[in-house]
Amino acid sequence: MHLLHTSGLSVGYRTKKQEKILLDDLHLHLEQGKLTALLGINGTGKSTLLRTLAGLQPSLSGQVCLEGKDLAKIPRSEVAQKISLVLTDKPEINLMKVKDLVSLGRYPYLGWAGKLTTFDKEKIDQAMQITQITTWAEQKVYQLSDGQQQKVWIARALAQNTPLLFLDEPTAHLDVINRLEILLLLKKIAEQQQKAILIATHDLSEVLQVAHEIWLINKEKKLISANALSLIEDNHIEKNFTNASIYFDRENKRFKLKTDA
Ligand SMILES: Nc1ncnc2c1ncn2[C@@H]1O[C@H](COP(=O)(O)OP(=O)(O)OP(=O)(O)O)[C@@H](O)[C@H]1O
Repeated sequence: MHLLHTSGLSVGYRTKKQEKILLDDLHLHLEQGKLTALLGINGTGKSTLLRTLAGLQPSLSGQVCLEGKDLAKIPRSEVAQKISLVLTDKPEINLMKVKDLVSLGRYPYLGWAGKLTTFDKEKIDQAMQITQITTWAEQKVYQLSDGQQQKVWIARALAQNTPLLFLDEPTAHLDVINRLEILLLLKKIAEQQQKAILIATHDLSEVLQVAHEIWLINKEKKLISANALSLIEDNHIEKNFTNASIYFDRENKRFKLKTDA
């Protein structure tokens, strides 16, 4: 059984007057131990799909199933023990200490007294060790760089100890070294902790090298699910991400400028 799967899922927005379908007839699944990257140009519906898969917004039609059960029927408190999220809109927590922010990941498990147990503390320490942020534990979040802050958010999600982890643009605003570092960290976590990790991203070159599986939203607004090699061999990268002045260098999995030479 897949940790999460969709059948005939349509995502988008419904107002009283109209329905705006962004992606439809989605039959997707997420597996343990795999890092999946969701790619597509701006406005194609990546964040909307991520939010729908996490149950933060309703589907237009079709179903999301979490461990075989209809996600829409699972109480939020239970979903929080299965799916952790790192979204682009982050709450204002800059004055918090790093360790306190990571501790928020244990919120779905706190009893009526709201106290962290020994087990909670172990999970927090483990999450900080895996992401290598232990030395910043007592620092305020605002004192860290963007790349360091992103690791703190990943640690918070890890402390939540869920089988599924969704991240919206986890590498936005990071330089290439930090982008690869975060992607490799997520891949390692997926493999070593047997989690299913889904990221929405614009880092095409990087995820072609790192992700196990890619969900690519093409120009016809269809989602293609495949590994990097098949996407490249079947010309999906050229067809959807190149233009008159840019070509895709298959061998190095990189985009390059066409020169007149
Ligand atoms: N609350 C909303 N109500 C109606 N339409 C919305 C709403 N939120 C987003 N949209 C529209 O849905 C489309 C997809 O938005 P979404 O943020 O999912 O795209 P995206 O692929 O994540 O984009 P980006 O790469 O720029 O982050 C956009 O056209 C956007 O304007």
